[in-house]
Amino acid sequence: MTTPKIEFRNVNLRYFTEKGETLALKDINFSVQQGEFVSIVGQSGCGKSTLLSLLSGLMRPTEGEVLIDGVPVSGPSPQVGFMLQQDSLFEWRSIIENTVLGPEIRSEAKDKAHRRATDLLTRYGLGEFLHSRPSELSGGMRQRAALARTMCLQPDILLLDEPFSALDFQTRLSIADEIDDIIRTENKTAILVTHDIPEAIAMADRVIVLSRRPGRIRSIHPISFPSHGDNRPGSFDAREAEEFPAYFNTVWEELDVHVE
Ligand SMILES: Nc1ncnc2c1ncn2[C@@H]1O[C@H](COP(=O)(O)OP(=O)(O)OP(=O)(O)O)[C@@H](O)[C@H]1O
Repeated sequence: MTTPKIEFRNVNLRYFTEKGETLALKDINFSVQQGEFVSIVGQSGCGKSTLLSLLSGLMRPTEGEVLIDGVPVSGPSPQVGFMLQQDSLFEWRSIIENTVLGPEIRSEAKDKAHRRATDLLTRYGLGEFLHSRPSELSGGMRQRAALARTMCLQPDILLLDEPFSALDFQTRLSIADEIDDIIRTENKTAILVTHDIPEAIAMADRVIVLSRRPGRIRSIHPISFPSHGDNRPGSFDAREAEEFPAYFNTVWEELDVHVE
């Protein structure tokens, strides 16, 4: 059996503050294979961001282990890239200067990083905006630039924490579709945290539903669209697939979002 790209083994995470202790995650067990796209959904406060922090090496589990390629995560790694709700592009740097920021910090050869950044930005439809400032770009273009900046560091795992939630609905749909396509074409392993159930289903190979705090794995749903044949539809077309409403209803019921 191949070693999973990512593995959570019996993970518990407690926060300790002066007000006491909070059990944020309990008995988390799952693994993700290389090239797989997994979405995580759950109510506010159920531990989704905590889970990503554990994977990124910013925090250690209180109990249990988080492994990447079979090795326990012991700190931040260049293997892991982030895409967040806020694109955090620096306004005083052009788009290409923003994109080469990571390689620059790592003291990588400048011309090599510039070639890679130019190639990425061109492929993401920003070839004409290399020397523009972030404020000259639309929200969707900025998110593509933010993805190019992350990809310029050549991570093989991408952690996406509500990356589209600052965008208007139509931009959100098309950017999600484009980014899904890029991640799959480049065979990255991706974990998406989102509150948006259709987005979680449309982009992922599996959807993990977390329970309310302490976050436990309530269920894991493999997602497939046999009505589209052997090829997985893009996230836009997935929303129209005949299998889609049943997935939505199942996840909605499990999320238990009803007002108490
Ligand atoms: N630094 C901290 N100190 C103490 N408690 C924390 C800390 N960070 C998070 N928590 C608590 O841990 C729980 C999980 O938080 P987390 O941010 O991971 O949830 P989330 O599912 O990402 O929430 P949201 O969907 O609202 O972003 C919450 O109840 C939160 O209050």
